[in-house]
Amino acid sequence: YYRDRRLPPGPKRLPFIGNIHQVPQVLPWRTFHQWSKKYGPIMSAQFGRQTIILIADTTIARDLLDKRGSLYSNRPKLVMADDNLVKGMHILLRQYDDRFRLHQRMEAPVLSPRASSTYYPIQDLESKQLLHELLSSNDFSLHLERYSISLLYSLTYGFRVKTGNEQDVEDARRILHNFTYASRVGTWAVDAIPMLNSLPMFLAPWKRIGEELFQIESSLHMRNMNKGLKSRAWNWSKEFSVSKQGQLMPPLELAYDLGILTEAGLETTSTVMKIFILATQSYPRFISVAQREIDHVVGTDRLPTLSDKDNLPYICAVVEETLRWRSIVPGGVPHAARQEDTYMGYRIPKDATIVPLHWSMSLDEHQFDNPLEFRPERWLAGSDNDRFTNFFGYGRRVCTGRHIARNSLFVLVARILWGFDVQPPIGADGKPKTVDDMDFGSAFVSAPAPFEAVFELRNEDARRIIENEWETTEKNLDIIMDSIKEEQKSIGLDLRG
Ligand code: HEM
Repeated sequence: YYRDRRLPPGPKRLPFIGNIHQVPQVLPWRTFHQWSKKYGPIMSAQFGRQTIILIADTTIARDLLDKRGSLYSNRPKLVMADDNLVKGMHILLRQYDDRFRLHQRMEAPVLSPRASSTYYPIQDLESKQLLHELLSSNDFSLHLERYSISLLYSLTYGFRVKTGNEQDVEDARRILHNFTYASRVGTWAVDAIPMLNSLPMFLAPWKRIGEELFQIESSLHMRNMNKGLKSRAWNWSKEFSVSKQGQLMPPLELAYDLGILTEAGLETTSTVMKIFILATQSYPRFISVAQREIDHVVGTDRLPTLSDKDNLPYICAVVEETLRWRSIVPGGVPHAARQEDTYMGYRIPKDATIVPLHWSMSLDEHQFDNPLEFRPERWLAGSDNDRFTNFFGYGRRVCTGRHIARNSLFVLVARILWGFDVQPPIGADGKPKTVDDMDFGSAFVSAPAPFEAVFELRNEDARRIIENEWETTEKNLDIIMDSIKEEQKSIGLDLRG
């Protein structure tokens, strides 16, 4: 079995399957990390016919995926997920072609840093609800998921998700699960042998599975978009449907674009926040440092807001450290090479899959002293360009929701620490329970295994302010969305809807 010696080094491969048998289904990024100790920061492997280039070093990832971004802006072909489940309509799986750029141009105006800052009134409302919920319930997972989905549903469709137990949340979870299921490497014969997908349905049972899942997802996205179009106030469904680009798309393609934006924002933001709560359990020392800063800058008689950001460097460092400490996509989001390339003397073939190993880069001992420790202070020592900071990906495929996401993370972290001490629960033996901070799932977005935490109010003033803020805040989304539209106009953004 021929191995191209110009490829980066990597483990020995078997005929036909290559290295597939060496990659576990459970936490595969930890195996890749072990490989990098042996083969170095750029490696190659073979999955069937697919050449995989694995990158465990920040500078190499930036050199290829950022600096040579145009060469590395495609995605690997996942036949089951792309052709059968989403029928080419998932932006994350699209190749970097004219159609992708059409979608990018349609989304860019509503996702720019300036537009993202105008969405703060929704983040303000939803985070006030979250604080209010934490007064009487420690079910932080539910409250964080509700926050994330309600923010995106408000922006995209003009309606809120008020309890987190609605059918919409269940549907969104199911769709994410289906996508992860269909994208699993090594599960579908058709991903290894794409030709199989031309078999008729009765000989290709996986196509029926794909078709069923497609029906569920497409009807949800269409239903939601139609609600958005009928909503009284401004929202992204309206904005996209009258845009020049949106007019060139059939309704289902438009509905998928909107639906994927909501999906992309749901699991990501809530998982990062669960990791933050996990850090409060494993490394509680940082809590009092953060609270001292908040008390000094904000005081105890009002909630922190987005405009406090520049004066709360420690809180910003807590956000960075949360993103680093446990990446939500530890196995990276793969890109693909659009052309053959040469780097450090190695050949990178056209169509090779390029995987930036976030797990290895975030936990690199050369970059981060004692990397398994949660220590926000490491981000205060001034800017160090060699450190891993690409939490939102690379080049032309960088996360388009990152400005909205960063604002959410800041407001949520600042407000939770302003109001609460996050404590471990007390076990049957009367001692605080400990949590295993390495116990994570193996899905594409890797979340911590369920754990408990207790949200103890810091003082009675905080209760009074949280209750008062929640009672008096504007909750009518139509009014909020119209005010966002006005704000966008006043800062000179070009609105169409
Ligand atoms: C803290 C939360 C989030 C994190 C850590 C995160 C991270 C990422 C990463 C690592 C990628 C892959 C980039 C690459 O391939 O190089 C990505 C892609 C993407 N993200 Fe996010 N994301 C977050 C929140 C959001 C939100 C709130 C939205 C929507 C408003 C969003 C929309 C997207 C989309 C549409 C893509 C696909 C881009 C493409 O393929 O060109 N993300 N995100």
